[in-house]
Amino acid sequence: MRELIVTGLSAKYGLAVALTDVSLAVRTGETVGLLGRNGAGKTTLLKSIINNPELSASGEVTVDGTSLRKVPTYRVARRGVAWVPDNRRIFTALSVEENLHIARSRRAAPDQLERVLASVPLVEKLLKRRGFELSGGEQQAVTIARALMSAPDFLLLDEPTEGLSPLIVEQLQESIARLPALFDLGILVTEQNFRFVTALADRVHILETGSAVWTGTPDELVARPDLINRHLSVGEK
Ligand SMILES: Nc1ncnc2c1ncn2[C@@H]1O[C@H](COP(=O)(O)OP(=O)(O)OP(=O)(O)O)[C@@H](O)[C@H]1O
Repeated sequence: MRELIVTGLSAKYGLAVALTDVSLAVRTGETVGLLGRNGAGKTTLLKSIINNPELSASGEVTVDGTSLRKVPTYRVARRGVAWVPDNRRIFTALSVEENLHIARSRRAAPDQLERVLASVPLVEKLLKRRGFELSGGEQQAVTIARALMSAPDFLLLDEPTEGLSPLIVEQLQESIARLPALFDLGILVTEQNFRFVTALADRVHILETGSAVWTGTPDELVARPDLINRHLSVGEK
């Protein structure tokens, strides 16, 4: 088992504080959800973990006890932490196959592509299509498949359901649910979609204005409508 541990993480954009003293842990084989309203700091937390240069962060992030704090963003993937940003940045002029090929890392197994295609089934029939020809749901599936090509131990998924129809969200949920066991990886997923996160996660954290205000299991959260009302907007439930 490997462990990604975030301790006392705070972050600022210039002088604007966006995250204050957040701590959490993700182990391989499990999924941890981060819920919160728009602007709660979910994306900032993921960006801080990968040392995104847009912000200045303090606190500690370790993988199996080794700090990531001084690792440049482009090298974090080599430490086994893959970021899937919320805007699905695939290379639109390239085919899906090329997008996957580019992301392959030295960590990848010889049969990584076959394993990835087996785990995100939608992607196999898209291999020859170009990025700009894909729907939002197809792009999201390709973005996740691309991250898996680097054979990560941890996948940071930023609002994967954003802008997707309920049917596509359901398919995405089925694919993501299989990943921790198939690849022995840990997932940290941010969402506004309460149902999606409570269906997938082993533990949930709620962020509010940059601070973690509640942590518990999905069952505990479902039993607390007061928390849901206080910290999540109507559309998020
Ligand atoms: N590049 C940036 N420069 C300055 N402030 C930023 C920047 N990105 C985010 N912020 C601010 O940081 C705070 C946290 O934003 P963040 O994007 O992390 O929230 P979020 O929970 O991911 O919200 P959303 O669901 O809208 O993506 C907000 O107040 C936001 O306005």
